[in-house]
Amino acid sequence: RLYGPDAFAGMRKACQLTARCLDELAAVVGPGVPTDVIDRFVFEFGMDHGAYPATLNYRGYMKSSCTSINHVVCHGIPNDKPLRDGDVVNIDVTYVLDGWHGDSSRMYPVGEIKRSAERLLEVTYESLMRGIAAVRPGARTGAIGEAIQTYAEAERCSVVRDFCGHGVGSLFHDSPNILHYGRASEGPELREGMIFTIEPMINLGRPHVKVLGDGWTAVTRDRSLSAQYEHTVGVTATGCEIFTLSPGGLDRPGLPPLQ
Ligand SMILES: CCc1ccsc1-c1ccc(O)c(O)c1
Ligand SMILES: [Mn+2]
Ligand SMILES: [Mn+2]
Repeated sequence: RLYGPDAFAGMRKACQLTARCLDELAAVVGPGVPTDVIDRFVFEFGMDHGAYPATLNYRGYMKSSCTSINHVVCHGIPNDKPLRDGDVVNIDVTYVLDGWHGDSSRMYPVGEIKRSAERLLEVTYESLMRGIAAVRPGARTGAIGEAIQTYAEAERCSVVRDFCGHGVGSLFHDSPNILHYGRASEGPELREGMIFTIEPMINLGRPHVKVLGDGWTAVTRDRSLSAQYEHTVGVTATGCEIFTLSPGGLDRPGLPPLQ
């Protein structure tokens, strides 16, 4: 599906709302805060701005966000357990605003985190940005995966293969699938007007994942630390536009010191 200027304008608004929510969550996250409190903030922030969380009632998922802690790779379900000092948590939000889906996720350190955790967050964000740098008309989707995999593995990390990025816009999930590994010569050709997410999950240990009994929570098989960042991008004539960037650069790890 190819989108035009009006769709890009609608996606900018939905994605910027998601980015603003993720910005404000930095002040909500902390030791002792249950992930259910984060989820309630996401729901209420959406309601206050006329937006609906796309994950609520999606395929039977009953929360407004995903909160994935430490060795949880993705699809962690918010609950009443408090975050602990030293945790790292991915918060994944998708708002639907006027029918447009803004899908993004970031990592949040809880209190003081280990240097190895800090390095994983930096490697994961940089691998997302390397993938984004490969997006331009005429490139194939495989160029995104090759860029991510080359960088992450050069940094002695591994790429999760069980989940991928996806077309997004008037639908939450659409074609094409965006693999976070592979070869530049593979996959469909990118064209101006395509909109999709890139959402690499990077592990300090081995790439293998298993899903817990709740049917959602994906964890690393070796229980190694895992991180994920997700942006929604639109393909432009010269490359791409990142719709879910935070103006203050708050979307990257090691948030800039407050002014
Ligand atoms: C928990 C929401 C959900 C359910 C099945 S897949 C999925 C999901 C979660 C976050 C995403 O970024 C995404 O694209 C899909
Ligand atoms: Mn997401
Ligand atoms: Mn997504």
